[in-house]
Amino acid sequence: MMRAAKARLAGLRWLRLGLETYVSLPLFTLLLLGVIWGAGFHFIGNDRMAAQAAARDSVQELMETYEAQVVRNLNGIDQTLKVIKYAVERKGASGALPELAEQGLLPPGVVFAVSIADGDGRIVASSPHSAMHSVAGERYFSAHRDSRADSVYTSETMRDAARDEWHMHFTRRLNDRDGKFAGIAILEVDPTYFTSGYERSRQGDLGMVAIVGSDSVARSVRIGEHNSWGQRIDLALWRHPAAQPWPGRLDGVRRYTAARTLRSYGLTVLVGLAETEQLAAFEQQRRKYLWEAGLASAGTVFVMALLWAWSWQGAKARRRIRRAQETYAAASEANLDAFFVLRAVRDAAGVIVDFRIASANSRAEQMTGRSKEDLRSHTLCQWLPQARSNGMFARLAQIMAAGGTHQEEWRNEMPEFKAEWMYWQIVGVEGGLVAIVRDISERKRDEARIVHMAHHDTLTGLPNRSLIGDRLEQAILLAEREKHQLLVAFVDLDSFKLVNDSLGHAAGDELLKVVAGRMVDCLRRSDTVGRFGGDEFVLVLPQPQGIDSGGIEAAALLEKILAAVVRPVALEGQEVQVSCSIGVAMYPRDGGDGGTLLMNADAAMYRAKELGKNNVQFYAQEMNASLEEKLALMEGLRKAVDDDQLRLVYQPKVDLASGAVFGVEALLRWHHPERGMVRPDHFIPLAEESGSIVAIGEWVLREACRQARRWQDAGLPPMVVSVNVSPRQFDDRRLVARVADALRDAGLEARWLELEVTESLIMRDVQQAVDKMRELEAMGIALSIDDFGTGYSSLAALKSFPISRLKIDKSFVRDLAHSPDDQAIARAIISLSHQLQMRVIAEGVETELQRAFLVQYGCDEMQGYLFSRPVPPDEIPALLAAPAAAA
Ligand SMILES: Nc1nc2c(ncn2[C@@H]2O[C@@H]3COP(=O)(O)O[C@H]4[C@@H](O)[C@H](n5cnc6c(=O)[nH]c(N)nc65)O[C@@H]4COP(=O)(O)O[C@H]3[C@H]2O)c(=O)[nH]1
Repeated sequence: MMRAAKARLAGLRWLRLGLETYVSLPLFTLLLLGVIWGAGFHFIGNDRMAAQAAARDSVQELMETYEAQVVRNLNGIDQTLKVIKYAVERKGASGALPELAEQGLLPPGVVFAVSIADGDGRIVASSPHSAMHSVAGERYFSAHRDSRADSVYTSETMRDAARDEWHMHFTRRLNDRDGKFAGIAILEVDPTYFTSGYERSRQGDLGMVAIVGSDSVARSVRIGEHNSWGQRIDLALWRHPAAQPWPGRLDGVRRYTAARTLRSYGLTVLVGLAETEQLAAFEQQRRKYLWEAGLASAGTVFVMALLWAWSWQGAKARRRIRRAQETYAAASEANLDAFFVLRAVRDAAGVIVDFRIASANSRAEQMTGRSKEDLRSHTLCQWLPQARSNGMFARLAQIMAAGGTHQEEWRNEMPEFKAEWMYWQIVGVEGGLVAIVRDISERKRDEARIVHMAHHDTLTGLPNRSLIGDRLEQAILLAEREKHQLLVAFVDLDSFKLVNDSLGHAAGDELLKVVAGRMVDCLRRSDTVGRFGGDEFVLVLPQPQGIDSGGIEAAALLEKILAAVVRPVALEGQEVQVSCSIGVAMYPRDGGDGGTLLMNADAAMYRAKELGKNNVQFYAQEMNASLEEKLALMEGLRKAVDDDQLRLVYQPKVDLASGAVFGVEALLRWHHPERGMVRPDHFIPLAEESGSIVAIGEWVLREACRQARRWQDAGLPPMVVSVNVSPRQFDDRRLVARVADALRDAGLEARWLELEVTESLIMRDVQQAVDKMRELEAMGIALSIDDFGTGYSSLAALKSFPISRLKIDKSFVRDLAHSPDDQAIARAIISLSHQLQMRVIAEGVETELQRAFLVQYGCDEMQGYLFSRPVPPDEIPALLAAPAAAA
C-alpha cells in the first residue's frame, strides 16, 4: 500500500514537473527539430532518389541516342566502304574513286579519307589525294588478307603514315573476279567524329562518350572537351555497371554509366554522366533544404529559447511565490499569533465595502473557534457584524488607504474572539491587509498583577506604603477642594513581636492577615486601610462622618477597630489575643501634607502605647516632644556606660517556706545627668532598639558578679545573684564567653550567678536557645524564665530547656486576690513547674493576700515590695540580717 502510494506520488511529481513549461518546452523543441530535420532529410532523400533516377534515365537516354548516332555513322561508313568495294571490283582501283566522287558517293574529304590499297598493300588510290605509301604492315591489311570474311574491320585509332594524324581505319576486303584477295578499301575517320555529338548542355563538363573495341582499347573517348583514345577500358566492368555511380577508372570521376555492344562492328559504345553534374541541382536543392532546416531549427531554437527563458522566469517566480507561500504557511502555522489575510472587497466605484478572509492559520482557528474553511467562507463583516459599529471596519479601511504598518492593543468585547486583551499588527499589502493578532490577556493580567504588587502588600493584599502615600495625597486634594476634614490613623499591633517570636513567622503572618481583614470589614469602600510595614497599618478616612461634631463617630469607628483586633485569633491550635494602639491625626488641623499627617499619627500612636496600649489617641502637639525625647535618650544611652551613669539595685528573693533571703535580682538604674533617675522600662527598650544594650548588659553582668563577690568577701552568706538578659544580649555570639570572663574577673563561682531570660526570647528559635542555655548550664550557671505566662511556650519545648526556675509574671500576681483567671494561671504555672522539676518564684508580691495564696498553692519563692523594694547594694547586708519573714 505504502509503496503504491509512494509510486503514485512520485508519478504525480513527475507529471507536475513535466507539465512545467520549462521542462516540456525543451522536449517540444527537440520534437520540432526532429520534425524539421526528419522532413528535411525525407525531402532530401526523395529528391536524391528522384535525381538519381533522373540521372539513370538520362544516361540510358543518352545511351540510346549515342548508340543510334554511332550505329548510323558506322552504317554510313560501312555503306561507303561497300560502294567503294563494289566500284573498285567493278572498275578497278584507279577509276573507282573519281567516278564515285563524280557521282557524289564519296563522303566529304574534310572528315573522311578514302584510299584503296592493292593486294600488296600499296595505296593505289586515295581521296583526298595522299602520298603513296604502303599499309602492308598494318593489322587491318593482314586481317583482310588472311581472312575471306566480308565484314568491316575497325582498326585501333592510330597515326596514319601518310598524313601523320590519328585516325580510325574502317576497312573492307577487295576481291578480284576470282574471289581472291585484291587489296582493301580504307576509310579513315577522325576519332572525334564519333564523339562530336557530345552535347555540353546535356552532358556537362564531365560527361563521357566513348567507343571501345572488342579488344578493350578505346577508339575514341570524349570527356567534356577533352578527346583521347588508345587507353584500355575493362569492358567487363562497364557492361554490368552498378545502379549507382562509380569511378570508372578513367579519371576517377564518379559517373552514371551505360554500355552497348555493337556486335557487327566489334565495338562497344560507352556513355557516362558525372554524378556531381547530374546531382548538381539536387545538391543545390539539398543544400537549400539543409539551409532551410538549419534556419528553421535556429528559428525554432531561438523562439523556444525565448519562450523557455520566459517560462523559466515564470517558473522561478512561481517557485519563489510557492516557497514564499509555503514559508509563510509554515511560519504562520508555527506562530503563536493568529494570522488573517484580508482581501479588500470593493464596489463598482472602487470603494472598500468589506474584506474577504483569504487565509488564516491554526492559531486563528484556536482564537476564534472556527475552522479555516469556515473563516474563508466569510467576509469580515459577515463574521463580525459589529465590526461596522465598533469602528474596526473603518479603521481597517483607513489603514488600507494609508498603507504601512499599524499596531495597537485593545480590550476585546467581541465574543467571536476568545481573548480578553488583544494586540494586532496590520500590514497593508497589495489588494488587502495582513492582520497579525495576538492574545495578550495573560500579559495584561501579569502587568496588572505587577502593578498591583507594586502597590499592594503581598501578605495582606492591602495597599502598601507607596499606594497609601498616593491615596493620602488624593484624599488631601479632595478634602482641600471639598473643604472637608480627613482622618489619618496609625495602627500598631501590641505584642505582635511576642507572637512572632514565640509562634514563628508563619503564625505572625496569619495574625496580620486576620487583623487586616477585620479592619477592612470595619471600614467603608471609600476608606483606605493599608499596611505600612511590619505590624503597622494606616487608615485614611476621607470625609469622616462626624468629625466636625467632635469626632464622636470617628472615635466609635476606631473603637470598633480596637474591639475587632482584640478578638481572639486561632493560631497553631491555640487562641492568641493581640490588641492595637491607634494614633490619629486630622487634616488640616494636624498637618497639611501626607508626610506630616503620618508622622503626627505615628506620634499619637506612640502615646497610645505609653498609655497602656489598646487605646486610641488623637494627636496633640506636645507628642512630638516625646519623640524628640526618645531620640535624646537613645543618644544619652550610648554614653551612659562610659560616663558611669548606671547603677544596679538589688531586690531580694525570699524562700516562701523559710522566709529567708536566698538571692537577689540585679535591676538596672540610669542616673541621667539632667533628667535624674530614668526607669528601666523607659530606657531598656531604647537600648535594645539602638543596640547599646549589649554593652550595657555586659556592664550589668560584670557589676553584679563583682558585687556578689564583694558581699561574699564581706562575710555575708553566699547567695545567688540574678541578672536579666535581653534578646539582643542573648543573640550575641560571645554571650557565653562574656559570662565566663565576668565570673573569672570577679572571682565568683558560677553557681552564684543566675541568668533570667524571657519566655518569648527563647521561643524565637528554640533549638538555638537550648544549645546556648546548655552551654551556660554546663558552666554551672542557673537559668530561669522571667515573665512566665505572657508568652506561648509549648510544654514540649519547655521540657527540653535546662531551666531551674520559672518566674510568674507580676501581671498575674497583681490581681491574684480577685481574679479567678489569674489565680488559675498562677496555680497552673506552679503545678507545671513542679511537674517539670523546677522551682517557681512569683514576682511583684505586694500583699499578704497574694503571699498567702502563693503559699497555699505551693509556690516556692517570692519577690516583691511586700518583702523589699529593689535597694542599693549596701542595704543588702541589713536585709539579710533582718528576721526571716516566715510563711
Ligand atoms: N509593681 C511592683 N513592681 C515590683 C515589685 N517588686 C518588684 N517590682 C519591679 O518589678 C520589676 C522586676 O523586674 P522584671 O520583671 O525583670 O522587669 C525588669 C526587666 O525586665 C528590666 N530590667 C531591669 N534591669 C535590667 C537589666 O539589668 N537588664 C535587662 N535586660 N533588663 C532589665 O526592666 C524591668 C523593670 O525593672 P524595674 O523597674 O526595676 O522593675 C522591677 C521591679 O522594681 C512589686 O511588688 N510591685
